[in-house]
Amino acid sequence: MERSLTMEIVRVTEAAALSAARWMGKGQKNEADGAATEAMRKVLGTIPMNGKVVIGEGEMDEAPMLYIGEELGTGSGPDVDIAVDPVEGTSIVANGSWNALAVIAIADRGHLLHAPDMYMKKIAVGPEAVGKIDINASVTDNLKAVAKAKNKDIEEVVATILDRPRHKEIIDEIRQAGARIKLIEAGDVAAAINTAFDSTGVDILFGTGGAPEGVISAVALKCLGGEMQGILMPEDDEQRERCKKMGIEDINKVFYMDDFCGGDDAIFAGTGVTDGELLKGVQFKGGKAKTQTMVMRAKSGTVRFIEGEHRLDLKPNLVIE
Ligand SMILES: O=P(O)(O)OC[C@H]1O[C@](O)(COP(=O)(O)O)[C@@H](O)[C@@H]1O
Repeated sequence: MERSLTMEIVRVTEAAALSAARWMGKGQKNEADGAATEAMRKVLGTIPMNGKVVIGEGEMDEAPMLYIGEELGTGSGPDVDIAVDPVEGTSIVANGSWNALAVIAIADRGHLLHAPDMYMKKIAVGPEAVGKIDINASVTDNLKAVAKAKNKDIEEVVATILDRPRHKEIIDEIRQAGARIKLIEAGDVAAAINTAFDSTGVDILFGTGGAPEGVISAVALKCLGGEMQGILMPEDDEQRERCKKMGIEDINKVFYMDDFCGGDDAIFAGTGVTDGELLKGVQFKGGKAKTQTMVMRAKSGTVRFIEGEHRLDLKPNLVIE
């Protein structure tokens, strides 16, 4: 992939975040998602690539924009797979709470897992604990392994997990083991990324969330030198059938980093919609807006934090060609 794509895609998540942030706290998650989707698609159309959406807003018959299989880009440039989530954490935006992001992940064509829209059990850590976790081991064993890898006492380890009744057992076991917990309302992509930064105070992600979000998280962690593992959690016969059609015979198959994203290259960008541990959300003032974006590339391992200041009168449609 061209190196220049790294900077190009910042415009994509910035536009989505700027659009979604208008809806912060308004209790209308679909409107936030719709505005971000439209903006993201518009800007994607200006990027020099032959992009194909593999993770997007849904199947063609249910999503008019950014549907799976949609081809995007100017048509001149590399053939790439695109995974997008214009608003990762729509309910977060609706509530005006923490860690909603606009995110995109890009890899060479054929290199991203076409994850079905169903739940996935996940475990994720930052670089220091790579190779030490095992999704099939107990929560306690994983906490011990992370503590050892990070030279911490288990009481100093912080696990993050979606606050859901389905996670009661995991939460009980984390507490039993003596580790601490950061429960999150939504947004496990931000939570997975946070495990790679000491400043966030989070060491490991546990729990079940969306499989598409799992792929996007894995690309981010690939760029950061972290690790994620996942197991699909189909909930009914129809979902089990979808797994079979994807060629997944063993429903307990563990997806490792190379399964989520093959090859040595991938790019990830995420712009804060609402405030989070790593990125501030969009701030509007006097016809201007400020954004914070993280953009990174697996091949070079470069991680950049980019502040944008946007003159909204000069880009009413959020697209500068
Ligand atoms: O809310 P559920 O059903 O537990 O699903 C969790 C998944 O939803 C998310 O919180 C995203 O929510 P949105 O669909 O509202 O953007 C993901 O981060 C997470 O993987």
